[in-house]
Amino acid sequence: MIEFHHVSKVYRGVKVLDDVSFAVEPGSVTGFIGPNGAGKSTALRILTGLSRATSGSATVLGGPYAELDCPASQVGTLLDAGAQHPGRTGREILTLGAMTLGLPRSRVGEVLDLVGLTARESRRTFGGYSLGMKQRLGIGHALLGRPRVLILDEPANGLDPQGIRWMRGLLRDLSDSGCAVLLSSHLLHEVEQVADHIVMIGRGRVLAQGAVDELGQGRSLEQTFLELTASTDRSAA
Ligand SMILES: Nc1ncnc2c1ncn2[C@@H]1O[C@H](COP(=O)(O)OP(=O)(O)OP(=O)(O)O)[C@@H](O)[C@H]1O
Repeated sequence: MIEFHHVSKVYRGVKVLDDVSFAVEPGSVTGFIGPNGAGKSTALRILTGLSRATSGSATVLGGPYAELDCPASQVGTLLDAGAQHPGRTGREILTLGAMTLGLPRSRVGEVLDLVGLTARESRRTFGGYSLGMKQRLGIGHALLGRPRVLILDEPANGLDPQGIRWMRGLLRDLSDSGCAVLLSSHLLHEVEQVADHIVMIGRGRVLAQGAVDELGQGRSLEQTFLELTASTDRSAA
């Protein structure tokens, strides 16, 4: 459903993605992890057509994201939870999204329930939302069109422990219903709890990938991560 095929990206002579290849299958959650500056957001921006690969290709549902018909009803994205107008209420933001997709207004109430925002919170303006509320709204926005593919960049940032548990359950339910989820995160423990597969990158290169229970061969994901990324640590540069 998602495929990176030998993707490289060069910014001003610096290679920030180097021959990245991996796939995300339906009915699975893939955790995309790596240190700060490893290239996770760049990869997700290329996947969603916001940036261009220097070479290679990233496709979703068999083609480039930019060529999908009605993309939001096929692929839900949350790349920056803060990217909404601060003067709009949460409900207005979802209503605009629903109208754009030609969905009934009743979908807004369903999504608010799904992401645990109360009616009162939905009437508050986005500028006054906490980071956790912004993340919930952003996840709701991504889910409006009941997409088969979900691409989330650091969705757990700012969520409290209840929020993290809620998100874990939500992502599991979505993957159980056949959705393909690609999730970038720094929260290794959370990724370990929710992901079936892991793709680990460091300095733009895939360092390891595989099933979460096979990757570390008995070690925790954190131990494996620290070991594999030690040589790509920016402080070692
Ligand atoms: N528009 C840009 N112009 C130049 N360099 C960029 C640009 N965007 C990202 N980079 C560089 O690309 C590298 C990868 O950045 P990216 O944001 O993809 O990493 P990340 O893994 O998402 O990091 P973090 O976990 O800190 O969010 C970094 O060295 C960053 O400085």
